[in-house]
Amino acid sequence: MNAIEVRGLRKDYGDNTAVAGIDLHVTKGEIFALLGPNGAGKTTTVEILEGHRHRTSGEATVLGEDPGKAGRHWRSRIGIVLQTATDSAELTVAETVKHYAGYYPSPRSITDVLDVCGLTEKAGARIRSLSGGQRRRLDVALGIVGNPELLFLDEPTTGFDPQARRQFWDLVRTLAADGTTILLTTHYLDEAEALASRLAVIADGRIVAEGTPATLGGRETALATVTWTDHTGAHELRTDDPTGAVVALAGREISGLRVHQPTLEDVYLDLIGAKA
Ligand SMILES: Nc1ncnc2c1ncn2[C@@H]1O[C@H](COP(=O)(O)OP(=O)(O)OP(=O)(O)O)[C@@H](O)[C@H]1O
Repeated sequence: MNAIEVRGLRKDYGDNTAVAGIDLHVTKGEIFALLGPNGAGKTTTVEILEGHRHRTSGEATVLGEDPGKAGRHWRSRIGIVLQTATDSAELTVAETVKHYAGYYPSPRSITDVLDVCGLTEKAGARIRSLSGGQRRRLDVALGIVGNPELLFLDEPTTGFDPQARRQFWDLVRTLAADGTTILLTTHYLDEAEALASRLAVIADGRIVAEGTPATLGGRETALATVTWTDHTGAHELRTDDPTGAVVALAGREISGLRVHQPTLEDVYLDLIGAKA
């Protein structure tokens, strides 16, 4: 059963086509990442799926309903992590989470939400005293307090330090392990690789590749590059058998031997470069 199904989705703003007919599906319980350069159409797509924007044409089904027509009950089944969810700087963390819980028919317990978001120690702290990373955790807390089946995370770790990002990834994994389906948009390839079971790359409003982090864009069959230096100079070999190449070099006087398999970032840059 799919949490999200999209066919031929299109959004025009006057003469500008932001989303040019995309197909995708997100299976229940998976973490799906949407990648793409600035202006590719990610936010437009996600906002249509959240029911916040009307599509020009195509079909979209989110948790079994058309997001363009769905009502309050459907809305309570999805969670959206906004960039700046709250401006009540004088409220405490717990007060804010409690306030948002009041909007939902069957919210999670406040204690549980604070715990899973790593905010228990900050329960009594005023929002204005939080660090950027703690603020973002609060944004997530507000996105999940309604106990959503599907969570939208739009560039969740922008501005995080490396440690805060790792902690946030653990939080996302915990939510997914609890059965929450997650649609993540991100500019960070390592984030997509660490979290997503599947991902799609969108460029110029079209999906240019879709797959798992290991297979996207033919990554698993792409050639490796072996580089080394010997007395004649520097060498570079592109090969589908890097192990064989290294074995063949054994016993020779070389230095700086390196084997480079294409990273997700290499594949991604190729994909969007081809569209630029
Ligand atoms: N309200 C709007 N009116 C007109 N054009 C818009 C509107 N919103 C977005 N666009 C255009 O649609 C295209 C896609 O924008 P969108 O925000 O979906 O991209 P994105 O992939 O989310 O980019 P980013 O990574 O920068 O957030 C862009 O060309 C943008 O200028």
